Amino acid sequence: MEDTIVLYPSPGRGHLFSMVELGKQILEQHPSISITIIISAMPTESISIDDPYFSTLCNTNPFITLIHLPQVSLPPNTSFSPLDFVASFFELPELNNTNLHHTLLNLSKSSNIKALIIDFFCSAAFEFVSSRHNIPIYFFFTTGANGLPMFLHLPILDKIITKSLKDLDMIIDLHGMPKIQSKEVPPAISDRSHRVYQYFVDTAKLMIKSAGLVINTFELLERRALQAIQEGKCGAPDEPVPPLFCVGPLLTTSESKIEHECLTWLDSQPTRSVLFLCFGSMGVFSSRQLRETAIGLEKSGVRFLWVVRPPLADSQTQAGKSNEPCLELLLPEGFLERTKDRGFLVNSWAPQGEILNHGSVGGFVTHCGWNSLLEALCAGVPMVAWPLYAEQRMNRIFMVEEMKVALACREAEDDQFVNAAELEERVIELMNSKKGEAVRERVLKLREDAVVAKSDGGSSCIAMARLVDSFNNWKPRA
Ligand SMILES: O=c1ccn([C@@H]2O[C@H](COP(=O)(O)OP(=O)(O)O[C@H]3O[C@H](CO)[C@@H](O)[C@H](O)[C@H]3O)[C@@H](O)[C@H]2O)c(=O)[nH]1
Repeated sequence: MEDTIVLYPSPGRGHLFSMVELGKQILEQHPSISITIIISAMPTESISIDDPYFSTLCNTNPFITLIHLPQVSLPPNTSFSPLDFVASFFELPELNNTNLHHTLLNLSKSSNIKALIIDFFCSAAFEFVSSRHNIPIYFFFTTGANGLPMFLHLPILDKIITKSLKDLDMIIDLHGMPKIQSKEVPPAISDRSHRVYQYFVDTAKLMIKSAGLVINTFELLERRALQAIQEGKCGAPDEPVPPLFCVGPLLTTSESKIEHECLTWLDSQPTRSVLFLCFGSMGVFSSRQLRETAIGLEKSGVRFLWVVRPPLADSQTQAGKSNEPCLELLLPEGFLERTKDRGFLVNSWAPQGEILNHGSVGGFVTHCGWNSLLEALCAGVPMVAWPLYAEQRMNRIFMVEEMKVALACREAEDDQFVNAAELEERVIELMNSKKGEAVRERVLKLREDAVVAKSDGGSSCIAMARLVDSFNNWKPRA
């Protein structure tokens, strides 16, 4: 029977892509095994099952097999808040546990399952699978290690603080992390009254029991946090953290053969002159924020390539007609005409990896998603950090204060609105100042470190070999 490693990613693009990349790299290290990826669908998924991404993946990687779990549905909910949305990422895997169990049973008839690697959103699978299958289960942490001390500390914080972090004006000072104000903590762990909070606390407890934590990072990028965790300074003192495997950066490689028109436009722009703006797989602005962003960009005078998504209300009214946002209506009057010689707008989705690696791109305004950060670093592009949701405000602190690879864009306290003057100032600072140049130099240094980490004998390469060895050396329970 052939050996296989089973990956169980969360279906959002920001989680799925890096786990698929993990699978590809395990195969490189260990070509005699196969990779099985369990794909589940979200009701509001960001990537559909028939997306060409999946067929291309299988066509170009014959040792990767995809198994699609049946669609499961959550009970209809009258209100669906952003926190309910995050909670659904934990709840759907829970509903899929029986399907997952049967899938693993079937698979084990033809393959020897060496390990299961689950996204932290799929933590419901941990106890269900470990009580029924004798295989090691690893957690895949899709974001940086810098946030891990906070995550590991969560069960302790849960015991000693009875109020929600969002209602406390306190500084969180943990080993391995810069000091963080409670308001910078991800919303999903700030509100104890919402069920999603408990999912995170429970997941943190389960991660400790796992065979290891696979992290999409490299040692030199987040040395302080990794050292503190490895020295046992994070989490409960009597519960050692399992082995860490920092195998990153795991970057999504484009399989597309068609050149996007924005790349042709970039070909005609001067070296490092263009600012790229893109806000991840889910970032959507209000109409007001879209207009304000346009004003800031216009005033800054820089060249720009901007991925624009229609605000939610607009995309709903357009459903069934066209996916094209009506830019003339959304943006300030005359903006498109006035900036046509130095600006290019892309509707909803652009080939980010290729754009960042284009020589004409000199800066990146990012929502601080972890994959975007790694992609920019590896392309040597300095950033303006404009977080929107999830752990992104915490990432901004790491990017600006620890790594020094970004300038912070400041938003209004109450509604997170970023005004045009702030954007204009940060953009000019990034593209045309000594401060921006210092950030670029730091990014270039980390890019070199990333290359070294991934090359033969580098820290990520060694971590990948350790991970593969650990699959082979795992001892089943008696
Ligand atoms: O127009 C686009 C938009 C995005 N991407 C790609 O999509 C991915 C986006 O990933 P990421 O930057 O991590 O953002 P999110 O999609 O928002 O990712 C979620 O998952 C990340 C990893 O856990 C978290 O850091 C984020 O906060 C969370 O929102 C990257 O590979 C981008 O290159 C494109 O190719 N084109």
